[in-house]
Amino acid sequence: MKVTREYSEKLMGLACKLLGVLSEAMGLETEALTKACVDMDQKVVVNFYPKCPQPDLTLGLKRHTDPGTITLLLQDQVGGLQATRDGGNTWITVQPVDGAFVVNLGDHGHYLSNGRFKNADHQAVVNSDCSRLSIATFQNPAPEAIVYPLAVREGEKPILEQPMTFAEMYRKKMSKDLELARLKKLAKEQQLQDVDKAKLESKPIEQIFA
Ligand SMILES: O=C(O)CCC(=O)C(=O)O
Ligand SMILES: [Fe+2]
Repeated sequence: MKVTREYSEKLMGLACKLLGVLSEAMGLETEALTKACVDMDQKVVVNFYPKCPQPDLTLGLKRHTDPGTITLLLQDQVGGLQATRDGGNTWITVQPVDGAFVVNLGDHGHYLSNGRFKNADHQAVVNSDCSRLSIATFQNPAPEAIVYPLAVREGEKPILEQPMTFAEMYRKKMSKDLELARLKKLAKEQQLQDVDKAKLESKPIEQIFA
């Protein structure tokens, strides 16, 4: 309990420093991102990925972007975190570095920068030899914080049509994910039906009614 409290306090401090650096990198005042979060919320999640005899058939965590401002990820030496590059075309493995955090930009950070800073598109794979552990610390804005680009440069268009609260942004993301999962399931079922149909069609009629 004490360790968790100390860890989360230390990471809150680190996140605030990083948000300052990130604000400056975005050409904004140092406090810009922390102010945009209104009240910084934090979730510490421990991910455990048991070893898997057939790692090619599954994923530890499916492809996603984190919804919040930034995520600080501590991974052990096993490795399994992958992120895309080339606009989502190639997967690269984020090699573990002992004692280092991976810092991912989330959707909130992406929107505040008007899309100039990309939200990390990532997934976690499993492996057949070792189990793996990672600790993700999500730094999120307050639910009522307004999500909208903090600056829109000349010649750019705002990435969002209108401002919304983080709670609304989160809800939209979740319902989009659910809809995608539903469509995927439907497509799979359709594919299976098509395979069954093709099998049936390739059989002689007397076998079908045998
Ligand atoms: O375990 C990892 O490397 C990734 C974890 C992650 O992406 C998450 O918890 O959102
Ligand atoms: Fe993630």
